[in-house]
Amino acid sequence: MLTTRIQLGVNIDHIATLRQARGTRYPDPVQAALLAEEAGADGITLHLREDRRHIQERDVELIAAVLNTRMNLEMAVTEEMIALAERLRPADVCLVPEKREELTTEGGLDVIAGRDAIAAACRRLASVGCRVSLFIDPEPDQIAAAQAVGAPVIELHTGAYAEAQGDARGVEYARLAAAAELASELGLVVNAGHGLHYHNVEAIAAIPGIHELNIGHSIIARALFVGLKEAVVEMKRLMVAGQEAGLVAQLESYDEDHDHDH
Ligand SMILES: CC(=O)[C@@H](O)[C@H](O)COP(=O)(O)O
Ligand SMILES: NCC(=O)COP(=O)(O)O
Repeated sequence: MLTTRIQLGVNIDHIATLRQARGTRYPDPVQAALLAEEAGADGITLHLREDRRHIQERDVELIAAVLNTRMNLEMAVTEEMIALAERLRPADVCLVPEKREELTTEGGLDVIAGRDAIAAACRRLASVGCRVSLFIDPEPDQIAAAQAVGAPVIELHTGAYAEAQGDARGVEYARLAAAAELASELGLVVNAGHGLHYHNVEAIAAIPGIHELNIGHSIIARALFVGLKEAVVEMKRLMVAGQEAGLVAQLESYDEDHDHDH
């Protein structure tokens, strides 16, 4: 079993949310990106929303210029955003659905309905060296469509899992695990994110095949009390512990299956 260590993409959107609340120059997401990297983030995620409610174009440009790791730019499938990504060429572009009235990203991208536009965006972005990820719900049809449009990566939307209570949480977890398995079988790199926090992340990190988690709101919130570096370190520690627990469980179930064979 060959597994690489799970990666953490720290989403710094909500540093910008705080800045925009007062129209000040602080706190600066550029400073946050560099601190998160120093603390062990494997990449920096930021979402340039069309309504510019948090991240601004200036943030994307400056962070692209100073980052030592990878930028994962989340954006809608629009001509304006594709042209920006073609100019700045972030290592990763994650295509997401957007609604101006939503509080946060409510669901995954409908790759089936938007097939032609998404396929064209994937081609354009790949031609300038960006690795394209599609932010989708854990649905088999959407995963198959993601592969069909030529995206090498998917990010499974974990919002429904994060919000679910009681038995529903187990149902959402099983959907994510099944989706990760199917996508891995299809040769896609499988990331996940949205709504993950210090109390629900370990189980997600334990899912076989999960390559990277993108986490923002909970890390920035925790940073208020322990500082950004400590908040990143703590999150990464939980993710690695979760991945290790998942690997042990996989080995145990492999051994059990083979004991039955003898
Ligand atoms: C696509 C996604 O999940 C992230 O962009 C996250 O939603 C943070 O940004 P918002 O809080 O603006 O949705
Ligand atoms: N794509 C998910 C992401 O970047 C972070 O989402 P959240 O942790 O802020 O909910």
